[in-house]
Order: sequence, then C-alpha cells, then structure tokens
Amino acid sequence: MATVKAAILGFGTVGQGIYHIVNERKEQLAARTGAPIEIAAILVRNLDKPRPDTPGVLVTDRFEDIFAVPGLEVVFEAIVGEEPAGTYLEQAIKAGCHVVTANKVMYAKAGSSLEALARELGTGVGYEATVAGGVPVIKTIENLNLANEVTGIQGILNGTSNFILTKMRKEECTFADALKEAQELGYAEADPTNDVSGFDAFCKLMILSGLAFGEQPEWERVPMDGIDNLTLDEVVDADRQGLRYRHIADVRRGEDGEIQASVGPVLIGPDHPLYGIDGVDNAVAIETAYAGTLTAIGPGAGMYPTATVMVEDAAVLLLKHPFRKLVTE
Ligand SMILES: NC(=O)C1=CN([C@@H]2O[C@H](COP(=O)(O)OP(=O)(O)OC[C@H]3O[C@@H](n4cnc5c(N)ncnc54)[C@H](OP(=O)(O)O)[C@@H]3O)[C@@H](O)[C@H]2O)C=CC1
Ligand SMILES: N[C@@H](CC=O)C(=O)O
Repeated sequence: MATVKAAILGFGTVGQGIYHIVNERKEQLAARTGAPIEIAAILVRNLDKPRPDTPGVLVTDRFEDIFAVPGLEVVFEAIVGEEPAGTYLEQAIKAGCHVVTANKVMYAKAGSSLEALARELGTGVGYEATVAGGVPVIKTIENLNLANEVTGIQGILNGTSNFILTKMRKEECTFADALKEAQELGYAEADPTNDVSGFDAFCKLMILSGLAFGEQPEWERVPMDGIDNLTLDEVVDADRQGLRYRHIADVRRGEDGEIQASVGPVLIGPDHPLYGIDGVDNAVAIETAYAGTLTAIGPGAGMYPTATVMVEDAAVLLLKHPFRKLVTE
C-alpha cells in the first residue's frame, strides 16, 4: 500500500507522543488524508538512552540518515532550542518536505523565514504546538484574521508555571517540589529555566504577535519576568485575601501603532477571566473587532495534547498539498 513517509526529530515526551498517535490512528489518518502515515526514521542525540521499541524504524543520531529515507514527505520536529533545529527544518523544506514543529524557542526567531521558504518551494509548515500545547490557538487566529481582526491577546502560556503556582496555592507545596512534579509529568522542559524565567511564554507571545499583527515588538523592549522570584508565603498570603498570582502574557497594538507586550506574574482577583485557570491548563483570550473576546482553554503541555495537534497539522498539510511522494512498497 502507498504510504506517506515521515520522520521524527527528537524522541522525548513529544516525539514519543507523535509516534504513538500516528500508529494508534493509522486507519483514521488514512481515511481522512488518503494514505497512511508511516514513521520511517527517528533522530535522537544519544543512541544509548533506553527508549520504547519502534520496530522497523530507523533510529539514528545522524541527521543525514533522515534524508536517506526514500520519498520522505513530512518531518516532525520535537527537539530543544534554536539550533540545530532551525537548520534541520530549513534543510527539510529545501528537500521538499512539510515540516511540523513544537519548538517555540526556534520558531519565535526562525518562523517567518521558514514559512517564506516553504511558500516559495510549495511545501507547508505546521506550528500549532508551539503555543499553548493542545489548545488550537494558531488555527483560530489564522481564521479570525481572514475577515475579523485580532486587536489584543492575553493569556497564560506556560503550563509549568501555572501548574507550580496552583500547587503552591492549593497544597502549600514548595516551588522546588512542584517543579519536580511538573518535570516528572513531562510538562517542564528538561532544563526548566525557560519555563520559570518567563522566556518560554515570551517566545510563545512573539509567535502570536507575528501571526496576529504581522510583526513582533523589539524583543529587548518587552518587559519579561518569571515566577521564579515568587515565594510560597506570597502565593499563600494572596490566596487568603482572595487573590491569585497568574503568569500572564499580553500583546496588543497601541494607539501609536507600536506593538505593546509584556510577560510576568500578575496578582488578580475573582473578576479577572484568568482567575479560575488552574493546573497545567493554558488560556488564551483573543480580543477581536467583531466578535468580542474569545477564550480558548485547555492543557498547555504534556505528551498527548502536544503531539495530537502536531499530527493534526501534518494531516492538514497533506490535505492542502497534493501528495507528491507517496511510496509504494
Ligand atoms: N513537553 C511538552 O509538553 C511540550 C514541549 N514542547 C516543545 O517540544 C520540544 C520537545 O520537547 P520534549 O519532548 O518535552 O523534550 P524532551 O527533552 O523530552 O525530548 C527532546 C528530544 O530531542 C532530542 N534532541 C535534543 N537535541 C537534539 C539534537 N541536537 N539532535 C538530535 N536530537 C536532539 C533528545 O534526544 P536524547 O533523547 O537522545 O537526549 C530528546 O529525544 C521542545 O522544543 C519543547 O519546548 C512544546 C509543547 C509542549
Ligand atoms: N514547558 C512548556 C511546554 C509546552 O510548551 C510549558 O510548560 O508550557
């Protein structure tokens, strides 16, 4: 049977989720897109790490091996950091592949050039998973900007920070214990600095700004703070007064036409729309010209919520672009 050949770059929390969903949903994907997707190759950094079995799949630590797969059509990217991820995706697009990524640190910087390259070469880029995990905020904003207009976005964009703040408030758990649990659950990055310093939410906000307003503010001018300076006493005291700390990212075009953005913890009361968002959930409130404020809420991190939107992205790209490389064995 003819199949769409795909590769996964990175086989940690997200990469493994993609592998499971593509296999568990093989028939459904084939029925919807016209051909089954087959994971043909997986790129990792350390071949000696114990991993789940992936029978018949090439597992390699050499990026060149990925392109040796005949008829490779989709590259899922779930590795960490700006490079080599950006270069890998550029090469994948140049090789005629659709690319789907969850890597917001890379995409906040390289997204617009990757999209331009893909447009020029007739392939597609999917990046729903770069912002708010399983919450379909990218598709929503893309659609809204066709006829409506997004005027502002405010949200909780880091699942780990929200999870930690919730555990501190509800269980009087220490920051360190809550972070450890977020790592065990696959929410936090392997190096959680970006989660707790605010940089992860910042990168997501920059991606949203580019999508909603066609530009990002100058990065150095955006005030950015994380939850790493909040103490357990501050969180618990606030709760006793009926207030909650939320890590909030906000972007909008100011009256002077400039993009205004900020990222940091904010103390809010029960009348604030983000007051009730607990645990690993993210919430994105999108202010629009014609439909008021639309708020999407759901899991902002984790294996399956993230992987499922990546597989959806791939299916959408395969539907949009006629199959060019179906491989029959
Ligand atoms: N976890 C989550 O909930 C979410 C994560 N993301 C993003 O998805 C990406 C993956 O996250 P996650 O799965 O949690 O991360 P993990 O740390 O669990 O996995 C990362 C994987 O990438 C591999 N890797 C890292 N660097 C390289 C490299 N240079 N070459 C080849 N392989 C490499 C690692 O290999 P090895 O195993 O050999 O070390 C590992 O398999 C990140 O960009 C993250 O920000 C986005 C949304 C949610
Ligand atoms: N570490 C991130 C994962 C998803 O982007 C988070 O906690 O939000």
